[in-house]
Amino acid sequence: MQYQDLIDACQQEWHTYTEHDFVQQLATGTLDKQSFLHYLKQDFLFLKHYVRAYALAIYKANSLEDMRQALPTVHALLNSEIAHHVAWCEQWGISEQDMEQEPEDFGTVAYTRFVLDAGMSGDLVSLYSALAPCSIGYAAIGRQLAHQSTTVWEGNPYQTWLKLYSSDDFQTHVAHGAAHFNKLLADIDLNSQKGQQLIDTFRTATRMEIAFWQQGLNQSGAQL
Ligand SMILES: Cc1ncc(CO)c(N)n1
Repeated sequence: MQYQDLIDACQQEWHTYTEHDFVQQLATGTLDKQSFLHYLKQDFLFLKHYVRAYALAIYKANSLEDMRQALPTVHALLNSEIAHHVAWCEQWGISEQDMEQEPEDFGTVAYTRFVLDAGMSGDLVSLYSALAPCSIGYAAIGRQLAHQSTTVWEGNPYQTWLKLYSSDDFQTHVAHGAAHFNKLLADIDLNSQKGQQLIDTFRTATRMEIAFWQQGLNQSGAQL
């Protein structure tokens, strides 16, 4: 099987995730600022656990090749993606230390611990099945927003977010990881018990992504 089989197996959830209102409002710049801020603070906390999950991928790897695959992602998360979130929040007077102290919302706890458990109780390919909706999904969203005519760049307060996820750097990085994931999946039959387990993990993570957007959107109208 290939990662596209996982997407095909949960088309409906994938569509709801990648076309979510949160994403569309972000692209037009109409998203409530409090929604975005809540999302970004929670995503900062999410990404900390996400780094832990990629570190776990090194631990779970059997070959040097698999170990080397995970390392650049650990680096990119710490120095590029998390750095973006910190820089964006700084314009609002929120420091990295403030972000570290932010309480984790329920959706953040659920999603991050689900991913870590998939890795701890399972093997490397199970872990990557829980991680794949994050990387492959955001790359798909970034690409889509960069090409759709309704996306507003000029004066959009979320322009740096749009640039980050549509950037060649992010796109190439994810494509590289996805090709490696495909290699791990190649020996697994879609209809085997393992194949069905991976679909289950991928679907749950995709549902968690939908809940993560919704968690941000639910803050609309809250006081700054
Ligand atoms: C919730 C979530 N999923 C995926 C990504 C992409 O890394 C992110 N930053 N946050």
